[in-house]
Amino acid sequence: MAKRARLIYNPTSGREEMKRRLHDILQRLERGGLETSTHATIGEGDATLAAADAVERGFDLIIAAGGDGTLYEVINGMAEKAVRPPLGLLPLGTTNDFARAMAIPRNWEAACDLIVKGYTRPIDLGKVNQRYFINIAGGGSLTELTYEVPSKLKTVLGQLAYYMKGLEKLPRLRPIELFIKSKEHDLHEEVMVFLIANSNSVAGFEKLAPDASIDDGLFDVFILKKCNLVELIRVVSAALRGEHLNDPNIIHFKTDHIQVTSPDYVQINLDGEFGGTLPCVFSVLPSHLNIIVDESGNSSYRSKHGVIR
Ligand SMILES: Nc1ncnc2c1ncn2[C@@H]1O[C@H](COP(=O)(O)OP(=O)(O)OP(=O)(O)O)[C@@H](O)[C@H]1O
Repeated sequence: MAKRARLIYNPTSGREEMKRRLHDILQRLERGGLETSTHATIGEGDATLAAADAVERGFDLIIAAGGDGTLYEVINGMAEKAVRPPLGLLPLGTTNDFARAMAIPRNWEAACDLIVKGYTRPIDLGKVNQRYFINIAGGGSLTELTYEVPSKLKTVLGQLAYYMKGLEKLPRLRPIELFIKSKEHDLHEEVMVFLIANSNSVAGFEKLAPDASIDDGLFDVFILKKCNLVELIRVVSAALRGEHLNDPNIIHFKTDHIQVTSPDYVQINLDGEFGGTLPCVFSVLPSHLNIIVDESGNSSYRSKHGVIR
């Protein structure tokens, strides 16, 4: 019997590829034995409602088509359900950090074929207060730019829009005062930015958390201590090369539970979206979701099995 899939797509994602491709995508999935119905999101939060609805209606799998923002909303609709169907990804957004971390192809035909094959892998999710994230959580002025870049600009400029906004903001970055508590550490620091990574691929910083694994039951926590502009630029460029872990301005550790509070007003960024404000408790939900991946193609599998990337 054909499987029933629910395709939840953001028609405004990336360069609006879904609008042109929908017919071809449905045909390819259908040929592969997936009877697919669709939900086009109409605005913020809609993908969360659509995903929760798809779980309740008993679809065999859910497909999230769009960028990291759409994926974030979809997992938030699924995470609290008792039974969660596998999740396939069509990475058609401006930023697809998570799909890249899982080696899911950006090419729509290859991504559809992978979904049809249906090889799944359990992954951890991050829980923060009553929300969930799949890739990364963070706070500090640097992270705020991800939701300051207007959607129209992103459609035209893609990833470049973030870098432009980042440069514009650099001279205005201010440290925040944080209290960080975990089993491993009890810290009181002035910090520029803190990041809690679930996967190893973050906004162009593919070497940020080189040994972070999506199914190790742990977060990789990075704290960039208060520093001046020159040091900040040095650390950021070291992070781009994966050479930041021994930097004296960086605190790095692994944990499955961390509490962060601050006397300041600090916004939290979850997978690139606004995720509320501090105080927050972050915890790992181990192997909480099954993601459809290439049998031999995800990065962790490759590194574990010694295949050259
Ligand atoms: N019909 C719509 N019109 C405008 N915005 C929408 C619509 N549907 C969903 N959205 C919002 O668009 C945001 C960005 O979506 P998505 O991540 O898929 O695209 P993107 O191009 O990669 O952008 P980003 O880089 O911000 O993630 C989501 O947070 C979602 O709330």
